Amino acid sequence: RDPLDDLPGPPRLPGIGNALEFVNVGPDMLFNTMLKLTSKYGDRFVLKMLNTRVLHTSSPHDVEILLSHSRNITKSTPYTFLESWLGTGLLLSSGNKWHKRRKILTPTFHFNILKSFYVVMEEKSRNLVEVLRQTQGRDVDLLPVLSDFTLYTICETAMGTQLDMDKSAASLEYKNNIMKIGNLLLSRLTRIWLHNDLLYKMSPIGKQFTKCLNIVHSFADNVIANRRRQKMTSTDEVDPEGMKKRMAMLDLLLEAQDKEEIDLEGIREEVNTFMFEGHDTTAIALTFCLMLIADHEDVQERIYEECRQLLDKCEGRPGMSDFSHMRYLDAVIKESLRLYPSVPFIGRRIDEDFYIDDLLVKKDTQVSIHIYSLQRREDLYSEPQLFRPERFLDGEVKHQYGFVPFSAGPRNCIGQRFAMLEMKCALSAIVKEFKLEPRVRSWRPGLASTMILRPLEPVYVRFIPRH
Ligand code: HEM
Repeated sequence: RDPLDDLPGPPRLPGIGNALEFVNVGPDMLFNTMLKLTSKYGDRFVLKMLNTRVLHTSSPHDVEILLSHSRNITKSTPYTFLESWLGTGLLLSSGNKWHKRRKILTPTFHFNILKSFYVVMEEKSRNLVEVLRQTQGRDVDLLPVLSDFTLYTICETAMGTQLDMDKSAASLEYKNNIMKIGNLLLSRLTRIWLHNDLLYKMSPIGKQFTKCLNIVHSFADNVIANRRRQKMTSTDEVDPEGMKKRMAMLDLLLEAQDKEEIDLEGIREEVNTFMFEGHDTTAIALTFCLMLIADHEDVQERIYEECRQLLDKCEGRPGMSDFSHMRYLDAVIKESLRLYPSVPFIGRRIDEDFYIDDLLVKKDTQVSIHIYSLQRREDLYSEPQLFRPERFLDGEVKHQYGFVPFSAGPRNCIGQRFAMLEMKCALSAIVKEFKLEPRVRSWRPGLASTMILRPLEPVYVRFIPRH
């Protein structure tokens, strides 16, 4: 008998457990069903899918034990849908492979390298401000504009490729297909019959996915080959086009290849992994953050004042380390990630029996950590549904595992510092130039979750130039 069977959860049918409840459930219904189950059964409940038990938890205590465990680091089943795209790169790998890759990639986010990434972020933020200026105070659908911004930023920092400047057909095709892949993955996740690999491959969605994948993979392969050629022919700090050379993550991977720490297939996996993880998550986070800032004039003015003071201090050109003085902006981003964590659920497969206090969780159980519900707990946050950045300044946030938008423990987000810097860079550039207005005050979109939290309707904000 499995001790998880004593935990609360909806009634099960013999043999199939709760599987039928999720047939044909779309991403919006799935998200809301999970919230309802949490409010009905509490912060620990169990669903049984055929033979597999899935322990769902939004308890900070459970989350601490699960995320700080050094060996139970394998991802759960839904992640496997990403494998044909990302291979077993850092996000999806486990065991020794994951340890080795994490060791190679961690220095990529070292302060000095982040500094050269910051140059890119600054430039892309300036371009973003120009795009917003051209909208002349009209309603802007945030997500597509911000997805472009984060895609261009990650493409240049990860691959050293300027997707926004490169107007070639191949580059446009790459951008469009990255966007399409996201949508096709979403369609698969929500159609349970397409979870079967064979049925999926034969379906129109599966065929389209393979086509997109070939385009994206061959673009990434070309970039890798070009960068390798460039590296072999140029030894100085200036590339053949005469531009000041910027260190890309790919350069560090190529160096690791020279030391035989990673092979070409490995580089490809990581480039694709970072292109995915490094763009969608941040675009969604910026969308919700701008929505909240636009809706809270007082917050907006406080950020503006903080930006102005900083700009006075550094004569108009803030460097990377100046952002550490923007404590209020930092609190605003955190509060927005608390309410709208880009990754609302994290999944794990338990590799070896282990205990949460006296509860035995057996090998092969799957675990789903509900970050969204955890971060809105009434016992952790006063009036948890309210947007109140001050709570990150006045010591209200106490439980280390009550706020985990970037996960925590050994498998936390490797791009956390990158993402925070990119968001601060973009938000300060925007608030400095514009007053933000919501299309409808106090409006909030419905939410859905695929692997990533999504607004069900477009989020519109108006950008009114301050000068
Ligand atoms: C606001 C933006 C972001 C949020 C909220 C976020 C959140 C997360 C979370 C929750 C995880 C853990 C996923 C899991 O355990 O299944 C994760 C992992 C990861 N993130 Fe991020 N992320 C963000 C931005 C980025 C960026 C910009 C990059 C790359 C530059 C990145 C690269 C990764 C990678 C490679 C992993 C896998 C790490 C590993 O398993 O060792 N993320 N992220």
